[in-house]
Amino acid sequence: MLTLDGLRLTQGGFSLTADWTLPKGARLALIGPSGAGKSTLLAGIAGFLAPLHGRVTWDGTDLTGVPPGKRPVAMLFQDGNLLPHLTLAQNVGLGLRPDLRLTSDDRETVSSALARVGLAGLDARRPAALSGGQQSRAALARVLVMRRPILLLDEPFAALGPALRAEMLDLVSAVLGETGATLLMVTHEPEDAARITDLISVVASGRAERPVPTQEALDNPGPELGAYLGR
Ligand SMILES: Nc1ncnc2c1ncn2[C@@H]1O[C@H](COP(=O)(O)OP(=O)(O)OP(=O)(O)O)[C@@H](O)[C@H]1O
Repeated sequence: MLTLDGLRLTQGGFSLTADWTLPKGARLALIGPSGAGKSTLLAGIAGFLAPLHGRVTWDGTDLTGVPPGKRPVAMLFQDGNLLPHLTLAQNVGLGLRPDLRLTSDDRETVSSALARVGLAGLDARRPAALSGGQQSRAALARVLVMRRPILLLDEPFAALGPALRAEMLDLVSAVLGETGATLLMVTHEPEDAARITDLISVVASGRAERPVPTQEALDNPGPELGAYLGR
């Protein structure tokens, strides 16, 4: 269970509050206007931003003071998920050992993760020799080998076309089905939320609202979500 306990995050003059709990294995979409604080919330959970008030807990353990690399969290960003000078195997291997001193078991794990995301045999390629969709798959493979119970996605597939994005979301969904990880995904697309999440938190007016069931929220949006959706 992920708990945002009286959380207040600030960046410059901006402030965001959140005070709710997400059950283990839940799949949450964070949706709301640009600049509303969706990335700020992920940064607070990932440990890149210390709260002004409140705390983040996972299964009752207070994560305050726990550095990002030691949190039960893996995160994918919109860009910059892969290092251009490293091969795919090395990029994925970073998820296991940041110093890349991989054992033969580690290399085996990396190869199976690449195969799991449909990139079997491309271990030695560099990111520049891959399509955008393949790069997204490789980034997902790194998250897979990290085996963290919380997955944070900050619009990682926004640069892909609709068909490819749907394919990646389905792959994420399948992976979550296998690992049981809890998902928080920033998206601007209601159809992406409907595709793989069961809950939505609307982020607007300085607040990440308590999660509500995705379909219900999209069918009967409150004023903030309605305004965002243009209804
Ligand atoms: N490093 C920073 N210093 C000061 N203010 C910041 C910083 N980073 C973000 N902000 C401000 O915090 C607010 C929330 O930004 P954030 O990136 O979390 O929004 P968002 O909902 O993710 O937006 P988008 O959908 O456009 O990605 C914005 O007003 C932004 O200008």
